[in-house]
Amino acid sequence: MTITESQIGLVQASAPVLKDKGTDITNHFYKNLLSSNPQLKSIFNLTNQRSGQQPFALASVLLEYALHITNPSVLAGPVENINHKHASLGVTPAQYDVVGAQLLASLEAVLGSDVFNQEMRTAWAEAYGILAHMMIDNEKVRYTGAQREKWLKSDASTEKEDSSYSPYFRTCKVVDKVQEADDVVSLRFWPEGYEGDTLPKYQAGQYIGVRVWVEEEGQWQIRQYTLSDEPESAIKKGYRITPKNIGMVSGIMHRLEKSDKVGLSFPQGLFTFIESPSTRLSADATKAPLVFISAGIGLTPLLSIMLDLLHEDGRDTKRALSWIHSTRSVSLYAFKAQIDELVAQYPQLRSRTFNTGVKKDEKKGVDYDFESRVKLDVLAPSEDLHLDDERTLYYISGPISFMNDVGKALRQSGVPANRMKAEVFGVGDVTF
Ligand SMILES: NC(=O)C1=CN([C@@H]2O[C@H](COP(=O)(O)OP(=O)(O)OC[C@H]3O[C@@H](n4cnc5c(N)ncnc54)[C@H](OP(=O)(O)O)[C@@H]3O)[C@@H](O)[C@H]2O)C=CC1
Repeated sequence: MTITESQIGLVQASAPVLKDKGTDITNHFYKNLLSSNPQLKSIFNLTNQRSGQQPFALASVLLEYALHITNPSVLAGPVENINHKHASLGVTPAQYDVVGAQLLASLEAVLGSDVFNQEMRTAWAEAYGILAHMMIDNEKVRYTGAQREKWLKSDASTEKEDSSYSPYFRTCKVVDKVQEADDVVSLRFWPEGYEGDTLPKYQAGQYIGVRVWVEEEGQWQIRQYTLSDEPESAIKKGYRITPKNIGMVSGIMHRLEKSDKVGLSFPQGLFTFIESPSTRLSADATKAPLVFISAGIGLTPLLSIMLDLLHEDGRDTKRALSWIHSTRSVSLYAFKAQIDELVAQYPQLRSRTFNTGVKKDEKKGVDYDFESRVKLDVLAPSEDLHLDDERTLYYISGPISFMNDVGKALRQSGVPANRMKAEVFGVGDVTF
């Protein structure tokens, strides 16, 4: 697949019109794609379609691609993130052809054949082909390897008998259900075919795709949920997710009971903790402090990472950890009792709670620390935020506006963006 200089010029020249009409193009694209290929509805989040979030996200990607076509490595980070999401949805190479054909048709329909003429069409077809090949190659890696292949190879009986069969999703049974807080449950799953075995190990902070039948839509839908437990224990007890009851699919998850079945894809995701040599001095020296800042149910990946570190480091009291959480009342704070226990157990761990909806029976100094949204200036710069240690890493998770606000406040306190890590769950963007 090659693209000529003049074709690159044509794609770049489309950037202003994509900026202007990007959402019209992608709205047209999704409407037509899904009406002529209804089987694709299962991999697109119908709620994001209706809110317009998905079309907007695609328009932004197209614009970025047009702007950076001569140096697509700029897009490597976002593309890798999309590859992980695609693998958790079970996206196939053939689907790229269907999407490409509809994209060209929508560009022509919205821009008109005067603007989107034959020459422009060929240029975009080449450009799309390069991007699609790059994505397909990256996604192939995410489907290969002994553990992944075993997961993907559901047994033949399931395939024949069960209309829910999908080669990318293994049928898993609910083996445990725990109410963690108001509107928050944890569900643990064990896959068919893994009896007497342990599950494939994942990296703390990763998520899993869950595929369920949505009766009112007459559709399969897939959602990603963070694996909320630490991997070492989850591979023996079952993968655990902790959904909040805030949407169509989460509602279904909350109604699941023990022995109910869903499809789970293989764990994916890049929001993980990897200690880089620059944050470690030597084996004996103090390790880089870690500050976790979460809001609401956004705490799940951070909990998994922290539990994993405590498991790994054991009682190594050298790594300072800070757990800063914002909740809309203590009764909505999932895993609070576990955090309190960890604080009592590990002297190097400090926890601070911001409560924005204090209830009558919730006591300051006992149940929570501050009656406001997260504000850095009320926290101890050294003990809570470790601002004085230039190796400190900050992991932030919650609503997008929260991550943006916290990231900006940290920047103002002198923390460079490369020491902060945040993940957008769903559609959107964060800028620090
Ligand atoms: N990154 C990830 O891996 C994951 C992310 N999530 C995301 O986490 C989010 C959590 O949602 P939910 O539990 O409903 O959260 P809530 O709406 O219940 O909010 C939780 C807390 O965050 C505060 N808050 C919200 N927005 C801001 C802001 N802009 N600045 C400062 N504080 C803010 C709230 O304050 P107030 O009451 O004043 O609004 C509240 O105290 C979801 O958007 C979900 O997508 C979930 C799971 C994993």
